[in-house]
Amino acid sequence: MNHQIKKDDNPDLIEERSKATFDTDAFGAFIWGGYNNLKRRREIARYYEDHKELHDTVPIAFMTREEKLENAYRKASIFENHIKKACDVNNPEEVRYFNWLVYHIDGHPTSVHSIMGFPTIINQSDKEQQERWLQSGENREYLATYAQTELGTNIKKLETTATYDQKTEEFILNSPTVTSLKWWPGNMGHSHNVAIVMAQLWINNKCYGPHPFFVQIRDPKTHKPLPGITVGDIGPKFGLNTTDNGFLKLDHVFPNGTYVPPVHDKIAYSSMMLVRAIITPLMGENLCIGATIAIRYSAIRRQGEIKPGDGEVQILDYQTQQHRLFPQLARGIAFLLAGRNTYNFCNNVLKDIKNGDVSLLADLHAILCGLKAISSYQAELGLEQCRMACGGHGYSAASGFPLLNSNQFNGVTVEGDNLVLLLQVARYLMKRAKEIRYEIRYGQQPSKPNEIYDYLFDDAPKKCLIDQAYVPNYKNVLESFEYLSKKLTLQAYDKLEQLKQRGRTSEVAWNECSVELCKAARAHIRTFLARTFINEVNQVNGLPLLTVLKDLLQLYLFYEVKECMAGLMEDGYMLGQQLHYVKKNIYEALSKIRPNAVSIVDSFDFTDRELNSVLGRRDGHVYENLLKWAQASPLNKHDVLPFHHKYLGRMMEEARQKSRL
Ligand SMILES: CC/C=C\C/C=C\C/C=C\C/C=C\C=C\C(=O)SCCNC(=O)CCNC(=O)[C@H](O)C(C)(C)COP(=O)(O)OP(=O)(O)OC[C@H]1O[C@@H](n2cnc3c(N)ncnc32)[C@H](O)[C@@H]1OP(=O)(O)O
Ligand SMILES: Cc1cc2nc3c(=O)[nH]c(=O)nc-3n(C[C@H](O)[C@H](O)[C@H](O)COP(=O)(O)OP(=O)(O)OC[C@H]3O[C@@H](n4cnc5c(N)ncnc54)[C@H](O)[C@@H]3O)c2cc1C
Repeated sequence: MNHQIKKDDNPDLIEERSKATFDTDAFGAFIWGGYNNLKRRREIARYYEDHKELHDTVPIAFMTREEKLENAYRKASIFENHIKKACDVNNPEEVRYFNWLVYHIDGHPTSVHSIMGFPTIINQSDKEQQERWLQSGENREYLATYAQTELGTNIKKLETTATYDQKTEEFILNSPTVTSLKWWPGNMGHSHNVAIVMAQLWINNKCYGPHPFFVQIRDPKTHKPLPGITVGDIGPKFGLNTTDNGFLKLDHVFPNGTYVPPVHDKIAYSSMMLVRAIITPLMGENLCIGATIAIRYSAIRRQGEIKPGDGEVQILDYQTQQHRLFPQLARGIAFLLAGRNTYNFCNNVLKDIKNGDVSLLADLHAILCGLKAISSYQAELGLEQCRMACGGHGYSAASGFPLLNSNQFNGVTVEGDNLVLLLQVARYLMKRAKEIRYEIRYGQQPSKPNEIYDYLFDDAPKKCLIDQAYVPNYKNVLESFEYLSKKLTLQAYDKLEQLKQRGRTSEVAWNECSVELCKAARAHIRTFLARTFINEVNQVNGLPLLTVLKDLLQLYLFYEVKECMAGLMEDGYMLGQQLHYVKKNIYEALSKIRPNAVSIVDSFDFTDRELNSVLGRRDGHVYENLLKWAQASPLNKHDVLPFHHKYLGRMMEEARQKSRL
């Protein structure tokens, strides 16, 4: 049953919704982690709808950059009054959802304090520092950005220095070169007044590597930059234009403090892990938003005929449209599920770290790097497919895609460039490969079992078992991913070792293998995503929901097999006939999903505010609202633009006069 049917909606959508074979609320509860979460989302969305002061005054596509910032500043100033009424402030998901409704996708002036600056203070300060900065940070008496990236960046080689002065017992922070300027930190340009500055710590002429420093950059009262600080906005960007990403030059600035060594030398990196953990489910959500817009629009848009004379069909009936859109839906769900799992894993590990236990840090780091890289890349490609699926209207800001996709672009870069992060996964895999080769040669056990990479140690001979069974066997597909991942991992490892034996240094050999290392990393993450999706679906009770989820899982798994078929076929593991079964499974899944497609996207329960799209409106009344949207454009305030006669009008008039001569 689809709970979103309303009698005044677009008739095509009513028809689609009436065909649902499952309960959309049950699907929504699966996606958002239970019925209670779904109910809370609705209550929070209702709160947002009822409080007009939290809304944008005009669509942000019609605002200048200054107007965007002022609009977001205005909302930030009243946000605290509302959040306590709308949410359980101790529930991060509720807080995140309310933030998302209020500020939407283009950033806002308190974001980096919330996701990076303040969490760094929570997780990386000692008791004395916490007493001083925790409550005030929570109250937003100050706002802290996270200033790590420099014009030239590689964390180990950061150029900003923090030199301990024994006499005054102070640290002196300095930007010694032009490339040491901090560049990019969010909200640093104008909004925040404190920066967590990552700088190389020097004590007694010895460098202790990058460490975070709490630096007041603007006067708490006047908000003017403090002496020695040069700070500003880096200018307009592809997206996130409501965020003032900034530059910062420090000229012998003296924050006070003491040096307490961390329990692990990478603890200083933990703030990045937290954001990487947030990014994966966010990528899932973005992709599901794009798919919702494109699928709803494809259900109301009629173009062309399939059976001549039968009238124009809904474009969603074209197999090509389904093949373009439904995999995005399936991938979006896979990222949401894997993202939720690893977010919980991340919080548990961060708690362990606080108690001095860093045993799972490397495992967590690798999986977060890989998921962030794969989800942001595939979401970017997928959203572009969704945009293209909407034809010309997809190119209009009214579709929501220009804002959604241009903000998505940052996903592949922020919190570490994707390729750099994939190489971190590969580094982890190479350690496992070394254990495998070592174990086989010397009969030793691997360091510690772990369900994320246990399959790498499974030595049983492998045969591809993908067949044409009517009910697809997901385990067989998962085994194919495991086979490929292990093969690519060992191939990369063996090549690395051969190059080293031929005299290459480790670093040069690494570079010469890096394309193959990234392939191994991708294969490992594909395996993780597939396993998580299968495990989650296996826990579902209730046949109608289970059936539709299995249709999506079938599409997900076989689509991913098709994506990596070259690797599976090159050594004869998968045969041509099996590839035929893979494609058959994909086409079957597309046609099983088709009648439920609108109800599946309805189940996400995205509000029109979240979709921010005339094409994706829940009621399907697209065309009349496209006209209203266009008429609201600032250009249409005047029948004749105020500067018309000064330029074009004069030009035409002069041309007319000339031709009369
Ligand atoms: C629509 C919106 C879409 C998406 C975005 C959503 C939200 C965000 C919106 C806006 C953005 C907001 C904020 C953005 C903030 C930032 O970008 S902050 C800056 C982030 N910068 C980076 O991420 C830099 C990436 N680089 C690195 O992390 C490191 O340089 C490195 C690549 C990991 C390498 O580390 P290092 O330089 O130290 O090199 P090595 O000495 O070789 O160390 C490697 C060993 O260290 C271990 N390691 C590395 N990191 C960690 C970690 N975090 N935890 C634990 N261990 C770690 C690694 O495993 C190696 O271990 P070893 O093999 O045992 O030696
Ligand atoms: C919207 C946005 C918000 C941001 N917010 C913040 C913030 O709040 N705080 C902050 O500190 N930073 C922030 N950043 C900076 C961001 O973290 C960096 O841009 C990111 O980590 C990539 O670093 P880079 O720009 O120096 O790219 P580079 O490291 O110069 O990478 C450029 C290219 O070189 C390749 N490359 C680099 N190193 C290697 C390697 N070792 N092996 C193989 N290839 C390599 C990369 O794959 C990439 O293709 C933000 C960036 C953006 C776009």
